Amino acid sequence: METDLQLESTVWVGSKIYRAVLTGWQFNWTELDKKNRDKKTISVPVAEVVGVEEGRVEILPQKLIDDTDKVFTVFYVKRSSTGSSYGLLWTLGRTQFSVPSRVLRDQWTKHLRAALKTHSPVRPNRLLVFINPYGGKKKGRKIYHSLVAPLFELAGISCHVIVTERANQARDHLLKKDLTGFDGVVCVGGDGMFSEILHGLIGQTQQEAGLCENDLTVTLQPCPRHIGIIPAGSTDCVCYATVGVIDPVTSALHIIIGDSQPLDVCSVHQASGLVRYSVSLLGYGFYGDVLAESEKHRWMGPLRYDYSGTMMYLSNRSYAGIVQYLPADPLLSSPRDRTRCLSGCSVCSRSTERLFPHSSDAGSLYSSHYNQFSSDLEGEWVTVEGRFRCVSLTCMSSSCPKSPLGLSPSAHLADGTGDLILVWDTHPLGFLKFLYRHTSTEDQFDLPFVEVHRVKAVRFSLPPGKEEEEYEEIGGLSGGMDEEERGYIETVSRSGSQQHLADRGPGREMTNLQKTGNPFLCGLCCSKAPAVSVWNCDGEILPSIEILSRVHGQLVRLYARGIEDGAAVHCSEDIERGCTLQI
Ligand SMILES: Nc1ncnc2c1ncn2[C@@H]1O[C@H](COP(=O)(O)OP(=O)(O)OP(=O)(O)O)[C@@H](O)[C@H]1O
Ligand SMILES: CCCCCCCCCCCCC/C=C/[C@@H](O)[C@H](CO)NC(=O)CCCCC
Ligand SMILES: [Ca+2]
Repeated sequence: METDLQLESTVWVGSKIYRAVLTGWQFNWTELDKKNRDKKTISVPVAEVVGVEEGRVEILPQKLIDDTDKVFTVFYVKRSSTGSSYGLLWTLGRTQFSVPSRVLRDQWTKHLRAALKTHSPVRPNRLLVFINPYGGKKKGRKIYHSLVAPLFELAGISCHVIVTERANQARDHLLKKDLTGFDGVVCVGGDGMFSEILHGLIGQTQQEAGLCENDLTVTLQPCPRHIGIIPAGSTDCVCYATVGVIDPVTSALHIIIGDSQPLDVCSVHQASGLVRYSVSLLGYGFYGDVLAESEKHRWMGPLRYDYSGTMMYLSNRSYAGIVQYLPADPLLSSPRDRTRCLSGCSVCSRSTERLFPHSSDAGSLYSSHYNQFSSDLEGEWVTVEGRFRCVSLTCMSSSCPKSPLGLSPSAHLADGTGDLILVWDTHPLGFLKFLYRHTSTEDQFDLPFVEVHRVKAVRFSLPPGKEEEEYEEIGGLSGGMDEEERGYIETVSRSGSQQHLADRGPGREMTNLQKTGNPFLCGLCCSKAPAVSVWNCDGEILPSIEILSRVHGQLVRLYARGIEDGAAVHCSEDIERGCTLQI
């Protein structure tokens, strides 16, 4: 049977006989028993077909073609569980179909390809790919060429690949070069590489729209091009929080089928204008200190964060600050509601209608005439002042392998809000408990010294007088220092404020740390600690401490679909159970 996008015939898979049916949206094949009775059906949505090839073809681990003229091979998305409760691993499913004639084989390949064009029109045709050869374990190039490029080739996507030679090359390229003809931009690297693409694309879009990024009150234009992330970094938080797994093949398949996940972005401003954008973590105090410390140990690779986290925990710091925030509408959602933002999230879908009321979707906004000046900054600001272990703002859950539920497990990827987490100064064991809960399912906000607020904007400033202070008395544990050491400590400059006090100074031959060989003692021997921390903005240290940050709902879109709930989606293991399945 044949119509424009429909086809049905008998096929063989191995030695078994099947009835294959293409119905436009769906391609399925049902095993027939000897009496031609239906047994089990395997069903693949056309939107998840990756490619169709004549002959017996293999793609991964390497390409092999045997152009048998009565065989065609269909490649599609196949899901499997990761073993953890959320996030599904996608692999390349492959089935070789034999048919009685070459004519029928050609009909199948023609119809399947036509169905792909008609029912999966959002797929990218041309991509700009940036590879950071030094990200994470320095495997970016290998990951791309061995795992990703063959899949893009199979899917008929043409790629312009740039292996970066310096930091910020990708960002500068996007800001300066004409991107006409590219449907999306892919980065092979970690969160730092993603951040480059984010800055390049947001900047380029505002330039084209004639909007000033430095103006905090301006409604920024959403970026028309999608961003794809092939994870090859140290933390890969954005990938993990939007796909649910860190796996280059899974991410490549999301790109190929043209998945779309909008993402909120925070702009961070200081008095003179825009400083940076952030999606995963804008953190002052502990997370700022960990990042600053880790930069000194880049040679350790991904382990640098564990080392620096331990060091900074042991230095037991807290910082004075004034935090002001603009609460989001509490009727819409709450950071303590114990829900999770999963694929197809209804809170995010409703937000799309709220954020873009005059369009049926965010994608049709690019030439629109919505209000240039946002009302998002209107409302009652709340002010709190005190000493904090850390102040963090995140637009998404920021889950990552270290923290599978993330900094704020109920945060939403695309609801136009961020979660502000305030951890007040507390005793070391209390703070350890808070940190430890990030690694489990226990609620890290259910602690007396922790607050979380769903917000639209946040301002941070130092209490009067603190701007000038470099160090402050922390009292108590400093007994062992002589006058000479104190005098020296008081003269060190703020520029290196992340170093241990007793560990600094020109001409000092041996620091306390080196003398004792014990980093813990060094943390305890100081009578003074830095009065200010730094901001960690998605893994970059900000040049300013007093900042104002605002959430821009759904400013960019990723080739992703949010985290698929493993419990709700059939996995390929289920095939054995013999029912109708979506693979
Ligand atoms: N060719 C290059 N040489 C040096 N630095 C580069 C180069 N290309 C990109 N970078 C910079 O390297 C930084 C880190 O890269 P990336 O994010 O890929 O890896 P990572 O830091 O290991 O991972 P993560 O950000 O997930 O912790 C980025 O901020 C990027 O600007
Ligand atoms: C006792 C066990 C303690 C375990 C504590 C685990 C807490 C984990 C929270 C992780 C939050 C990650 C947020 C994402 C940050 C990224 O934008 C950024 C760039 O990659 N990474 C870092 O700054 C790296 C910062 C790393 C901070 C630890
Ligand atoms: Ca959000």
